[in-house]
Parts: sequence; structure tokens; C-alpha cells
Amino acid sequence: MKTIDELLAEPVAGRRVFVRADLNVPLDGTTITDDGRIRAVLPTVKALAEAGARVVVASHLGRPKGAPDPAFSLAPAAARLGELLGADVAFATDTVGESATATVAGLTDGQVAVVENLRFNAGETSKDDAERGAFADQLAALADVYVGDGFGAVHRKHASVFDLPARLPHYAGYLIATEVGVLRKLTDDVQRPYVVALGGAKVSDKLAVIDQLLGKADRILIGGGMAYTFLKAKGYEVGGSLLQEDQLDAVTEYLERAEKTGVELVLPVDAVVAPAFPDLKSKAPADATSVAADAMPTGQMGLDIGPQSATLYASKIADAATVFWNGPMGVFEHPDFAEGTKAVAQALLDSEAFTVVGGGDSAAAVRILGFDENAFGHISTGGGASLEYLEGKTLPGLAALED
Ligand SMILES: Nc1ncnc2c1ncn2[C@@H]1O[C@H](COP(=O)(O)OP(=O)(O)O)[C@@H](O)[C@H]1O
Ligand SMILES: O=C(OP(=O)(O)O)[C@H](O)COP(=O)(O)O
Repeated sequence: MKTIDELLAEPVAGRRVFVRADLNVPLDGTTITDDGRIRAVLPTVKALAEAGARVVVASHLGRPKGAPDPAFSLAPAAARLGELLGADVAFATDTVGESATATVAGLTDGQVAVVENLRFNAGETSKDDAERGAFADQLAALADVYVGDGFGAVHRKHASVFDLPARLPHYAGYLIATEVGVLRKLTDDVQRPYVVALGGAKVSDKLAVIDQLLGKADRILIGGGMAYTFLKAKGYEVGGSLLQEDQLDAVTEYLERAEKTGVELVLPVDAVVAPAFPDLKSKAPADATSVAADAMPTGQMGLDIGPQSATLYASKIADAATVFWNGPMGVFEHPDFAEGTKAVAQALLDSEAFTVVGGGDSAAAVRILGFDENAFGHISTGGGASLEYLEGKTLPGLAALED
């Protein structure tokens, strides 16, 4: 993989450099609640701008449905990037249309532009190679060189991640180089006991990852939204909790395999439940109660691991040599459901393990809940991406940067 240092060894002044970043930051309306992913791409953007390149930054934000949707605009992220750079950042109100073309044409050497959300275009995420390729052609027209630095999205076979680098000279940015360097340590020579804690809301993606992790980790602690598919597979009532019905058989097989192979697959013994999903804006009390995992009432949903589970998970982390954690244990954005996530974060800090926290929301949770991000071994900007890397999978966005 050629890195940006090789690009910077050549004259780049006046060249249009497309930086595929991951600016998928958590938003409260148009307010960014954690700007970690924007800060993470600064070294790459700064180095290119200082070398006189005309920098075109592109990213997805959220999961819009292939058409413009103002709720997912990158405008707040572009404004924040400008503040962090201490420079004017131009913003194109489309991704490859008139606004983008004019904005890029108007760039002077060393200037930075952000184009609107890549996922406002159906071609970005299409499963059809030709449709993705056609969108990649439009993106390629905006630039002379490609720098991949959106680590959080390298597991996606999307036009800007996979197809575009094939059309331009391509390099890995500083963030991708750093992330891969740290994660490689967890695959090459992992120190044991190796504990993986999984939570979050992208249940379908993350349940699939457990298949491979069962052969690698010594303990897997299950929290967040995916816990309820396991509890359901054990025959328990899960009320209105997140549930991946189509993966119940797979999860049952994971439980059996863990038992046979001696991997500890640890499930919550209790849950914090409420009658409805809480209001994250007002943070009004949510009528939350703790119940045993095998006694969840029908009309309630599980929104955090309970206090006994938090203690149990902390004890499973205490003697670890390596911990990888992806996905909040509960809906940490509301104070009634943040305790499980706090307990796991604290357990990582209390252990002597090499600790890696991965994921946009997990990294944000650590900072929003007041932990010192520098106290962890590594905070990865990618959750799904780091999990799939640890599985040993070929990631489309990394493969595309190879020569
Ligand atoms: N039990 C639960 N039910 C619904 N959502 C949950 C639950 N537990 C955690 N979450 C949500 O998961 C989200 C983060 O999920 P995800 O995107 O998978 O994590 P990451 O970005 O760290 O990979 C958070 O916004 C949190 O509110
Ligand atoms: O937030 C992200 O991933 P993560 O939640 O696994 O950290 C990335 O921006 C990828 O987003 P996606 O899962 O909608 O493709």
C-alpha cells in the first residue's frame, strides 16, 4: 500500500486530491456531539493543503436512501472542518453535480472543499457493479489523485471506497496507516486472555462477525442491541427490544460452538428496560427498571445491560491482556441507560490490558461520558471496519489501495 508520504514526496501543488474521509459524526439536529472523526482526518487534510494541493474531501453521513435528505447533510461537518483547520472550507451542495464541479474548479492551491454526502447518490452503495462504476466515474472527474482515509468505511464495497481508487493514482492517508498498524498487532500476536466486548445497534453486521471471533477470542461479552437476539435464542421473552429474527439459528449455533470449544460467550444476566425508546433530546426520565434477563416483561424493551451484568463484565475484563471493545452496552446517550457502557469503559481503564475501542459511537461514548481518550491503548474510528479486520477478512477499501 502506497502511503500519502510517497504522494507528498512528489510535487502536489495545484493537483486535485480526493480524500475519502469518514465524517460520519453523531449529530443532534445540526450540532455535532462528537467531532473525533473530523479531528482524525486532519493530519492528512492539513499535509495536503500545506503542500499546495487542491483538496476535495468526501464522506457519507448516516444512512440516507440514495437521494438528498437535509437531515444527513455534511454541511455541519464541513463547517467544523473549517474551524479545526483555521481556514475557509468551501462546501458543494451536491456530490458530483454543478455545485461540486464549480466548487472544485474554483479551488486555489492549498484550499479545501467538502462535497455533499456521498450516499445522496444511489450509485455510492449500489450492489450493481456498473451503477457503482458509473458513479465512480463521476467522482473521478473531480480529481487527479485519490487518498483513502475513511477507515470507518473500508469494510464497505462502495463506489468512493472501492471503485474510485481503481480509476486514479491512489494512496493511503495517515489515519488508515495508523489504524492498520495498531490493529495488525491484534491479529499477528495477540496477548491472552483476549476479551472482545460487543454492543451497539448495527446488530445484523455484528452478529455475523461473531462466527470468526469465536475462533480467535478467549471471551466474548455480549451487550447492546445484539444481546436480545441471544436471549431470545435461549427462549427468553425480549419484549420490544432490538431483535434479528433471521439470525436466531446462527446465534444458537454460536452458543453451542462456544460451549464445545471452551470460548466464554457471556450474555447479560439482567437488563435495564423501559416501556419505550427514550427521548434523547430532552433526556426526560424514561421510567426505567432493572429486571433479570429471563424475566423481561412483554411490553418493555431492553436498553442497557443491568447492574449485575455490568459487574460480571467488569470481572471478565479485569484479568485480560488484550481487550477489543466495539459498541455501547446500552443507549448511552440517555443517562438512564449509560451505566453499562460506563462500567465497561471503566473496566478497560482499570485493567492492565492493551485496550482498543472501535466505532464511531463507542469512541464518542467514551468522550461524551467523560473518560480520558488518551488512557486507552487505541481509539479506532471504525467499529464494523475494525471488527472485520480482526476477523481476517479482506476489506474492500484496503484492498483497493494495494497496487
Ligand atoms: N439495547 C439497545 N437498543 C437500542 N439501541 C442500542 C442499544 N444498545 C446500544 N444502542 C445504540 O447503539 C448505538 C451505537 O451502535 P453502533 O453504531 O453499532 O456502534 P459503533 O458506532 O460504536 O460501531 C448507540 O447510538 C446506542 O444508543
Ligand atoms: O459509523 C460507521 O461505522 P461503525 O458504526 O461500525 O463505527 C461508519 O461510518 C460506516 O457507516 P455504515 O455502517 O453506515 O456503513
